[in-house]
Amino acid sequence: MRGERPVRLGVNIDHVATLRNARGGAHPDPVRAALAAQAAGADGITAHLREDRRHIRDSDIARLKAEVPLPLNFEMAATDEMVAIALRTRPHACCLVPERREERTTEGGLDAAGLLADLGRKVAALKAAGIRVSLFIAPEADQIAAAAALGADIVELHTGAWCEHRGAGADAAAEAEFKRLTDGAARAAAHGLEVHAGHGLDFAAAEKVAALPEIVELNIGHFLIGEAVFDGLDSVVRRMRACIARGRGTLTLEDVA
Ligand SMILES: CC(=O)[C@@H](O)[C@H](O)COP(=O)(O)O
Ligand SMILES: NCC(=O)COP(=O)(O)O
Repeated sequence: MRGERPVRLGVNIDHVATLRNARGGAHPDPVRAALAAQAAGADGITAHLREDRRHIRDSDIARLKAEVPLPLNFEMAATDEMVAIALRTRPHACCLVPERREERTTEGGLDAAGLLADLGRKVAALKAAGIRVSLFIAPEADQIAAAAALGADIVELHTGAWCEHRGAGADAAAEAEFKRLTDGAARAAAHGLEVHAGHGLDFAAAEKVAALPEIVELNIGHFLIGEAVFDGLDSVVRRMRACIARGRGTLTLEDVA
């Protein structure tokens, strides 16, 4: 549709680092992957420095900031350690995510409503340093209101539950979860928050969620890196951009070239 604003694609390169760390060496290099994603049209790079450093390491974050001319979305737990790293690094944005050492991947959204006092101090410190602050939350009214009250710039709506229902063929549950995402996106935009989404998205899911008019950015990693094993990172990033553009109605000849 004419006049629609394109949805940005943030490529999460965590699992390039997972593969690198499998042998304890330096290959494949997450920074090289970020540069390849940029060449394929990615609008930003997302990297999650976990407390246990299971994939992305401190040196990766420093090199991404220094060597990759794309906005860096630094995902982190809301701990004093990570805030200090963020203040030293000064990424384009910090996305505060919940983190439990024993989890396989991010399991839920940040409990912004339950952590207002602690988060308030940290959000203020990050914003004072000129860093945009995103909260990774479930599409729930109280969490969205808390994000706005905290002065966050962005909410990233957790699409994991919806993607799990889709993958399991649980159509009614998937439909109900997508309705939560649809309502959450509208509510967040009404609060003046920039609306992102991510977790578990594949080509079809990204196309569907990109059709929500409030969505400004999608952050996608695990599926893309998995597909890149078969078809190459350049090809899968270009295909994902085309899926997102088709969903938003902003497809151009460049997307299908
Ligand atoms: C917050 C989120 O959904 C992901 O961006 C996060 O990075 C998932 O953690 P892993 O990459 O460790 O699976
Ligand atoms: N915040 C979501 C993200 O960066 C990527 O999540 P996934 O695609 O690796 O599940």
